[in-house]
Amino acid sequence: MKIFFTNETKKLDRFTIENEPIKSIDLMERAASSVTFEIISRWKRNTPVVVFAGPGNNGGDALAVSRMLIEEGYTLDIYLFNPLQKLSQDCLKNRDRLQTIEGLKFSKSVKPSDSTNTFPHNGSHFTEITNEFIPPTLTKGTLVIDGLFGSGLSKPLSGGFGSVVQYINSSDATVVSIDLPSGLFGENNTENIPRNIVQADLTITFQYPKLAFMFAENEQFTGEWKIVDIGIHPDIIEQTETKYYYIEPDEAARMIMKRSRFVSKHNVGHTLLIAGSKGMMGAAVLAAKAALHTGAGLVSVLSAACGEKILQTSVPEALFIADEQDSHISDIVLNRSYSAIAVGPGLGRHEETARAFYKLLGQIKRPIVLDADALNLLAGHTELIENLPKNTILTPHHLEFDRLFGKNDTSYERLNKAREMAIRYHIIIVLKGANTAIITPKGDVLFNSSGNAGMATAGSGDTLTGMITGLLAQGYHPIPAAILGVFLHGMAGDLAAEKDSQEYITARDIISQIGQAYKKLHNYRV
Ligand SMILES: NC(=O)C1=CN([C@@H]2O[C@H](COP(=O)(O)OP(=O)(O)OC[C@H]3O[C@@H](n4cnc5c(N)ncnc54)[C@H](OP(=O)(O)O)[C@@H]3O)[C@@H](O)[C@H]2O)[C@@H](O)CC1
Ligand SMILES: Nc1ncnc2c1ncn2[C@@H]1O[C@H](COP(=O)(O)OP(=O)(O)O)[C@@H](O)[C@H]1O
Ligand SMILES: [K+]
Repeated sequence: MKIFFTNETKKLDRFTIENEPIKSIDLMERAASSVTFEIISRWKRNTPVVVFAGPGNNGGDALAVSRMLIEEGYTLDIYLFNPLQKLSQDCLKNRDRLQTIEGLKFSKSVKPSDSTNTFPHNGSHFTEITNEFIPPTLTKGTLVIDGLFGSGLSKPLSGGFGSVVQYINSSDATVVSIDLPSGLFGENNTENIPRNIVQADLTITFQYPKLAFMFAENEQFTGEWKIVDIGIHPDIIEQTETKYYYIEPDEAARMIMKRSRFVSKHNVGHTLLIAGSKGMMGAAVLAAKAALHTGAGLVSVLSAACGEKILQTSVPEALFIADEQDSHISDIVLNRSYSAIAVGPGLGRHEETARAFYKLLGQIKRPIVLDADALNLLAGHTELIENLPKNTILTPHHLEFDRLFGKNDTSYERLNKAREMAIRYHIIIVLKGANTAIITPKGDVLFNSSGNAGMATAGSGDTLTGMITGLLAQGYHPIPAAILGVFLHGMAGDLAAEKDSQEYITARDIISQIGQAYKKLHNYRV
């Protein structure tokens, strides 16, 4: 699924209006009915609803939703903010449509005598604010619908609008934002004013997720977010270029390569994992198991001698190459050719290991996977990045990324840096976290849609490294190997969390669900 910038919204909108064709007001009606449907399915009809509508089309949506909810039997207190006495055409139309509702009480501005503005018990109420605003009481049971601003936000909120947002945020009400939490820019919020951004519990967003939703620091604003399809024309989606994508299950499913009936373990790849050291052998065990369960034909683990028994007992399917040293890797000799190589899980940073690793980098001709301590060692010699084979996959989490490429203050900044580095060095960067971003050497960014917070558990990253390497070994090109590996890993984590719970799961539970994850993806193809 493509992620567009919010400044493209008008273009997508216009094309749909002209080519479907559909009247602009009807497109708004369609968007509003999707929002209404979502609200009805979650909140009972006796929930008191307070609506904050702005002067643009986001406000128009909110007014259309208001009308639909009143027709469904909800009681609403609606505030339309119109300080400049200028409403968008469709907002105006929806204000007029609201006026046709029988029994809805209208007032132009809050009367000063109304200073204890409590919820209307006898039917719904609409107030258009042109100057003075006396806020309604928002209690724990109140549902606030935030339709102040959406994709048309042109500067950070301030003044009166800032105060309204702060008032909403300081209440105990549950907040649903339409399209975007008001005050949040769809992309870059580096210069924004956080206290003037609505903190929603749920954001119902139109057509595609916004880039800002992918960043950890914006979770406080978006809350849970849900995409609703409002029927933007498929041709304009196809024609409009973007660098940002959100990976959906059917797209991941299409990447799975069919196995020939005549396949042998030698042509589904021999994986070499250079991993493990004294005290961290589990990382090698997890990566080896993950590679095998992802479909690698053969897996060898080159590791510190102390790991031999551990590995051979816990993963009898894997071969073991013991280093001369008991506690760490001191030399890496490739005495045969491997289909895919990964370095890093549990590697440690012993001086001799570092030396062996740097030497290996000088010999490697094909893309490899670098994770964990391999990345930390690379951070000590960043000049070596230049010579990494094209399409080499780096799998850093945020801290490892910053160690390698310098500190970043925001996720937005880090993502831009990652794009710059992936392009400059022709590498693939898998920036791990919730919504892991896979960044290609062309600078395309693919955000993962699977996975859950239960996966923030020791060894979960080692598992991912094993999976991506296992795919590479089977002949997947590095880009689909990274995408499919990340998606499958997240889906296995989701299945594990569904079976038990996010708190319970460990890396082993993720591995145990790889099979079910494959099965689920295979089902998307039929
Ligand atoms: N195709 C789609 O996806 C569809 C989108 N739809 C909906 O339309 C929404 C976008 O509507 P929109 O373009 O009218 O913009 P919106 O966010 O309502 O705000 C614009 C108004 O706010 C003002 N303003 C801006 N910043 C401000 C500030 N800091 N402080 C004060 N004022 C500020 C701005 O003034 P201006 O900057 O022009 O001076 C203008 O008056 C979108 O999010 C979705 O909900 C659906 O209906 C159907 C299909
Ligand atoms: N909150 C989260 N939501 C989804 N996935 C997560 C979350 N936190 C971590 N993960 C995933 O779990 C893995 C953790 O990797 P990493 O930090 O390297 O762990 P380790 O080094 O312990 O193996 C990554 O694939 C990451 O995307
Ligand atoms: K909004």
